[in-house]
Order: sequence, then C-alpha cells, then structure tokens
Amino acid sequence: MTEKTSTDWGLRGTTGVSFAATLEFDAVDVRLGGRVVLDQFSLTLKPGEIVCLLGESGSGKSTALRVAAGIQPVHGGAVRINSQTVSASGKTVAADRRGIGLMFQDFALFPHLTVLQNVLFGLRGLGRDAALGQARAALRRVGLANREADYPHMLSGGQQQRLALARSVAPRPSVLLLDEPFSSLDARLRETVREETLSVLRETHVTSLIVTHDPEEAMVLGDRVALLRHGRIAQIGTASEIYRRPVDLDAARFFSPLSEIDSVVADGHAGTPLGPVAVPGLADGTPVTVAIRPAGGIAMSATLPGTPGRIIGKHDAIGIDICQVMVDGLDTPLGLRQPSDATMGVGQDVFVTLNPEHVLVFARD
Ligand SMILES: Nc1ncnc2c1ncn2[C@@H]1O[C@H](COP(=O)(O)OP(=O)(O)OP(=O)(O)O)[C@@H](O)[C@H]1O
Repeated sequence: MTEKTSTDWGLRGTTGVSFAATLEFDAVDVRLGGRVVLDQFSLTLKPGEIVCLLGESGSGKSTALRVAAGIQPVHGGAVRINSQTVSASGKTVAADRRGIGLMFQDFALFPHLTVLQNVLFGLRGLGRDAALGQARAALRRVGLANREADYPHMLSGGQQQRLALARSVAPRPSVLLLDEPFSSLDARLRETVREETLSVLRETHVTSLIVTHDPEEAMVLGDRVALLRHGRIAQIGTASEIYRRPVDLDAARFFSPLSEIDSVVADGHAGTPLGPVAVPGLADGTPVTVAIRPAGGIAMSATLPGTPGRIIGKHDAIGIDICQVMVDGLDTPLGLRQPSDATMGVGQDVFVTLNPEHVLVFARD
C-alpha cells in the first residue's frame, strides 16, 4: 500500500485540546531482576511540554515510561500528576485512572476491531454521540475518516501509526506517553509522520513524554531532551544546548561520531596536529580529549592553508561525502562530512583546517 505526503492528513489545528498536566518523577527508584534500573530518577514536565527521553539501549527509558503509565511499580520516590501522587513505594494508581494516553512502538491496535471501534474503545466513558463525534474528529485529523470501517491489517504501517495516534489523543488525555512511536516506519515516511504527529501534539497541548534512541528524532520533537544513562539523567536541556555543550565525552558521542585526539593543556591551549584549540578554564597540564565533529569541525581543500593529509576513504551519501582523511601526526583517520565534490577522490592529497567553533574539549580523568 502506498503512502502519500502530508496532504493525506486532516486540517491542522482541528485536534481537540487537552487540559495538560504537570508530570513529575521525584527521585524514583526501580529495581528489576536484582538490578537498579531507575536510580533516583527525577524529571518534571511542565503542562504542554514535550520532553524526549534519549539513551542507550538498557538505560531505563521504557521503564520510566512504564512507571509514568502505572504499569511498573516503583520501589522508592514518587510520581505525581498535577501534584497528585500516582506512584510511590507500595502505591500504584492504575493506568486507566491516571488520565494518560499511551502510544507504543507496535501501536497495540485491536486487530478484531474496526478503525472506528479502535478509537471508540478509549472513549467508553462518554455518551455514544459524544464518543462518536470525538472519534471521528480524531480520525479526520489524521486523514483516516474514509477508513473507519476497515480493520487495522488493511492499513499501511504509516496509517496504523496514525490510527494509534488518533486513538491516544481522542480521549484528550492530560499526559501522553509515546514509546519509540516511529521506529517501525521506514525512513522516508518517518519524517512526514513525525512532523504531523508533532503538530497534533502541539494542537492538543498535551504534556508528552517520548522515548527514543534516535538523537535526531529527540532534537526535532522535544522542547527539552533528557539524556538517560544507567537510570539517571546525565543531562537535560534544549536540543541545541545538549548538542553544543554536551556534559561529557559520552554525551557528545551520542549525538554524532567524533574524531578524538588526546592532548595536554599548555598555555591555555590543547595542541593538535591540526593546530591549537583554546581551552579557557582548564589548568596547564590537564590531560584532555579534543573531539571533532565530522560535519563542521574540520574542512579539507586541495590548496593551502591547512595541515597536509590524504583522503583514504570516501562514500557518497546522497549529496554528502563521508570521508576518512589521514593527517600527519595522527594514528587514526579523521572523519569528515561535506557537500559532495566529485573532484575529491581517494588517494588525493589535501589540506585540513580546524573550525574551533565545532570542536569540543573534555578533561580526561
Ligand atoms: N522485567 C524485567 N526483569 C529484569 N530486568 C529488566 C526487566 N525489564 C527491564 N529490565 C532491564 O532493565 C534495564 C532497562 O530496561 P529498559 O527497557 O527500561 O531500557 P531502555 O532504555 O528502554 O532500552 P531499549 O532502548 O533497548 O528499549 C535493561 O537492562 C533491562 O534488561
């Protein structure tokens, strides 16, 4: 089944508005199978805010979502929705009494119910007419108004995602929890669906916690991004704050591959074969790692100025050249991305320059 562009979706601005809530994790501890999975996990989402939880596999992202949903009990700390405690040690308010919506990776649609019945399922508390009105408005918004009598298996992957979205926002929850909502969609479709989903979340003004392991997705969707590591937040901020000022080398590595050069601070600079990098605030003698992003951190040219090097690998990635460049004085090649240039080939001698704006320096232990 083919999927078309965003024109498939209904009119923007037509999703019903939720009464967004504050969602607060306060020093939440969860232990599973003898392991600490959430460790004094604290995070507060303001009403209407979209926060993305980003982290390696096993860092505890899904567990945090299950805790918010009331599916996973906590062993310490508390979860509050609008200041009401919904989880604490020995207390778990059931999922259906929390005013939350859920949207999972596999969409969890009911296969034996029609598209319309899937959406109506979450609206059982309303009268028949009100429920039908709300369900049909949600289906219209996601462009499925003409599919209400079909069954989920008759929809494409992208359409199933839309149905899952319609079902989760139709009851106008005050908090929406989304676990890897786009991971089963192919890359081409993901961008449109992501953009439309974001627009629906904004329209409903629902407080949203989105789990993803994709940094780009987190940066596009989140008002704030929380980087989770071993069940704790390693860093939280806007996408641009975390990208520009990652808290440590691991956080920086999460957002892009890096070329890393070990150095020692002397005269306020970290020396590298590509030239010195200013490191204000670090004492002379401090061992550091200079981390260079492949896009923007370095540039190469066939002519001076720059440090001499040679292209030893090159892939063309639809308009972008991904190159490995060996430079005198370094044991490992530098990774470099720049707009494709057919005149630059493997084996070519080049000159490499550093752009300190896109270079990060971290003190080593
Ligand atoms: N029921 C369980 N019993 C024992 N260990 C569990 C259980 N559920 C999760 N874990 C462990 O808790 C850790 C965190 O799991 P969680 O699913 O929250 O991670 P995640 O960050 O969402 O990972 P992924 O991106 O792979 O989904 C993992 O090491 C996992 O193996």
